[in-house]
Amino acid sequence: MQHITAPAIPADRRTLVIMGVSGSGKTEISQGVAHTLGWRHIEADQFHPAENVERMRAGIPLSDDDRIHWLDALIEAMQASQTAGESFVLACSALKQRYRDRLRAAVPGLQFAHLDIDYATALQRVGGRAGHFMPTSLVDSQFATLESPADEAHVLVVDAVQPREQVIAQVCAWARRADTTEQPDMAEIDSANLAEPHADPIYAGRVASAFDRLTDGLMAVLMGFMVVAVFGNVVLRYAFGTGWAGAEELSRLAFVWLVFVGVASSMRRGELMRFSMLRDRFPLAARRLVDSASWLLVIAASLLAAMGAWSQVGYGWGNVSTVVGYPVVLGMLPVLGSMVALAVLALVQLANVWRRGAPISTPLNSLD
Ligand SMILES: Nc1ncnc2c1ncn2[C@@H]1O[C@H](COP(=O)(O)OP(=O)(O)OP(=O)(O)O)[C@@H](O)[C@H]1O
Ligand SMILES: O=C(O)[C@H](O)[C@@H](O)[C@H](O)[C@H](O)CO
Repeated sequence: MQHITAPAIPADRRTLVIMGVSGSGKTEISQGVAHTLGWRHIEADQFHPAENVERMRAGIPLSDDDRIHWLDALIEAMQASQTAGESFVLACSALKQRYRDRLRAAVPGLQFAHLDIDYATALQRVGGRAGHFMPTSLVDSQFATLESPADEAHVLVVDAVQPREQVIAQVCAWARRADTTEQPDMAEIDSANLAEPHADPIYAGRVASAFDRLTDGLMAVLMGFMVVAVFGNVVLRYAFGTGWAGAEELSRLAFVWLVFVGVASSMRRGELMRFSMLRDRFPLAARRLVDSASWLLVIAASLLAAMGAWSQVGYGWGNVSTVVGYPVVLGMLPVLGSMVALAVLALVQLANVWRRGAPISTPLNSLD
């Protein structure tokens, strides 16, 4: 696939509000977008005065008066972020046009991505969420208050019933669009990107593609072998009263390879699990320090595991497995290889942490 470097997003288009009714996914989607674009995340719910939260908890919809101070507090937060030279994504209901206009007046060029959702889905999502102050009884009023922003300037309307990763990819593609009037052609968004929830690939380009092809191919072969070996052995045993003694030993070996090749592959794609709830609330400089410390720890842990694997290689050298007789060292090599790959990838990511502060045009944002 052709390697295209995404152009830098112009400075006047690096402010975005993710809006919509309760349950449309503002919090989650905005976090994913902020993470992907490397922008600050601001959560409007954290700016509601206690009385507003108590009202909503009690099932009383907010009035315009209730929302005015909240909107002004959001304006302050957005302007503070801009003064600090940050780009930001704000998760905010912004249900009425006049609320949006108030925000726009304070932050010229402010963009809005409306997470469009139907009533039944919103109700189901709000009802299915534990420990949140927003009761399902308020979903009606959210829809009654909502004024669609579809005809306003710098607005994207996105179908928020789609899977999260798709919604995030569409919002990011729109944020990165070349022309402010242009709506992205959703069909053109790389399906490989859509398959990666909150994915933030560690590096991209030709080496990455070769690495992906190698690891994907290896995993497919290993998986195929395991299926044939295990399933074939079961059939042989139960249908013909015979079996292949080596099947269990070899499929166990294939499993070890599969796990460690999979870890390296997921790490490259940025798909490994991470907890960023606290980290996302820090200012940019603190986030960089936390990220750097995390990646240094990952490097240290990977090298430690690689050293362990290396001593196992020494131990297994010259030994063979009991049934098939393959060199035992074959079981240690994927661990060693995978841990070295993890350490290298973490080192690249450590460098990325400091490169990401630059305009969003680094190779990390390229579309493969
Ligand atoms: N695209 C999606 N597909 C499935 N579930 C989703 C999707 N987006 C969000 N959710 C889930 O729906 C619930 C509501 O999401 P979230 O809290 O992000 O919405 P919200 O718009 O911020 O709501 P509120 O305004 O009430 O805080 C959560 O449980 C979340 O995991
Ligand atoms: O404008 C509003 O009515 C509020 O902002 C609500 O949308 C809630 O804050 C949110 O839904 C709860 O998380």
